[in-house]
Amino acid sequence: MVKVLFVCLGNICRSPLAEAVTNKLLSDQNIKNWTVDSAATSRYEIGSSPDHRGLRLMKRKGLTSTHRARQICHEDYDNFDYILCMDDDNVRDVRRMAPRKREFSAKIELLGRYDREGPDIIEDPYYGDDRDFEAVYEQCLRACTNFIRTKM
Ligand SMILES: N#Cc1ccccc1-c1cc(NCCCN2CCCCC2)c2ccccc2n1
Repeated sequence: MVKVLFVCLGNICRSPLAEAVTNKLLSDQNIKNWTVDSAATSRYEIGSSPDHRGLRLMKRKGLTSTHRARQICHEDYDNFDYILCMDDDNVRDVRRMAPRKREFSAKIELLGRYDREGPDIIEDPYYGDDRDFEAVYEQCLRACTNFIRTKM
C-alpha cells in the first residue's frame, strides 16, 4: 500500500494531471492498493475543477479526473507516505505549512526527480498554452512511471 499526494500551487493544473496519470498507470498495471490524491499550497482555486486546458489534454490521453482543488492540511503529512511537489516553491511551502509539534511520516520530494530524461522542476503552465500543458503531461508520465516502478 503506497499513499501519494501530488502538490502544486493551485491544484488545478499540474498536480491533478499527475494524479490522473498515476491512476491510469496503476489501473493499466492492475495495481490496486495505492491511494492517490492531490492538493494545493495556496487557497487560489479551492473547490475548482482542473483547468480546462488540462481537462482537454486528459481527454486526448484517455485520462479522467473528478478532482476538486483543495489546500494541503496537517492530516496529509501523516496520511501520505509521499508528498510529491512540482517545483521548489511548492517544496518550500509544503515544509513551511507542516505541523510544528510532531514528527510526520510523509517524505516531501520533487516529482521531477523521478524523470530521468527531463528536468527536476515541472513548471507552472497557468500562463502558458496547450504546448506547456503537453510538456507537463510528458514529464508527469515519465516521472510517475518511474515512481511506481521504484515503489513496487
Ligand atoms: N501567483 C502566481 C503565478 C506566478 C507565476 C506563474 C503562475 C502563477 C499562477 C497564478 C495563478 N492564479 C492567478 C493569480 C491568483 N491570485 C494571486 C494573488 C492572490 C489571489 C489569487 C494560478 C492559479 C491556479 C494554478 C496556478 C496558478 N499559477
